[in-house]
Amino acid sequence: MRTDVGAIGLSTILDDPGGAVIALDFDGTLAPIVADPSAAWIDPGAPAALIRLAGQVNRVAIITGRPPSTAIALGDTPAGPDLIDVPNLLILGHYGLERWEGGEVVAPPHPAGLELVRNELPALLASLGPEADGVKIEDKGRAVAVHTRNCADPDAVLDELREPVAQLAERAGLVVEPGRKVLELRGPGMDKGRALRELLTETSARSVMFIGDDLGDLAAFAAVAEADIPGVRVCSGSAEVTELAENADLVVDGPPGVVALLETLGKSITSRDQ
Ligand SMILES: O=P(O)(O)OC[C@H]1O[C@H](O[C@H]2O[C@H](CO)[C@@H](O)[C@H](O)[C@H]2O)[C@H](O)[C@@H](O)[C@@H]1O
Repeated sequence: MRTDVGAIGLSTILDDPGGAVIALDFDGTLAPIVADPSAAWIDPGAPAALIRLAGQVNRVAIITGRPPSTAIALGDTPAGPDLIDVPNLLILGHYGLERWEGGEVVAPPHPAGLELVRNELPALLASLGPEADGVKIEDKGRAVAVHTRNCADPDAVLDELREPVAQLAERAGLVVEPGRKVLELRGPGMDKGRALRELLTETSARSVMFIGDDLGDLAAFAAVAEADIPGVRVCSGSAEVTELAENADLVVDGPPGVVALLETLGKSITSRDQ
């Protein structure tokens, strides 16, 4: 553990697991980053580790930019158990706008401005010329993501897109969520920080651990730091995003490191019970 506050957070979780909320991002945290967003399957060891923790802590939650249904679909593993098998699982999808619990989804209407984005985005991308070859539009229903990972120079194309995408988002009444080789146009008024704060209040949490890897997770890190309960900010480390590691109490080595941490946490809680 890199920080004293993180050490206090972890010991509080171990001493009083029934008061702990364990919240996690999906892509880059529970699932490895891959070229095709529709093939970002969960680490096969993650569901079993989460199942154990779900029986020990107050609440296990996934807070993700994905629609909850996509997280559930990508949460299938070759030999099971799967993400959907985690008891009492809560998924706050679309950065907290869609709440999934036991298969039921509660969400506001889709933002009207998305139609403008769907109409204008193809021409905007075409205007970039051949350097934009490989750009992929991911339509998530209530948000649209523009991915550059498969371009010859993903960072250059992302930089080229920032201003026109920001202008399009503004005209559509949307906000831009930047991430790993992606710019997402989505509805305003929610982020992972607000989603996590509301979850901590709802659960009367006495401690919290949040694990993430991308820029959108910084808001949740801030929520942990500002909460009046002990907390641990864990970064699923990568060479692509350094901002999160700079603000983390603990850095682990990508999704396999996250799964190892979850397993160790579950075993430690069990051994204290005996
Ligand atoms: O909040 P998250 O669960 O981290 O979701 C954020 C975005 O993740 C996905 O994109 C990222 O993962 C892809 C698959 O590994 C990768 O190809 C892409 O480059 C990454 O940005 C997802 O496709 C987005 O919709 C999410 O918003």
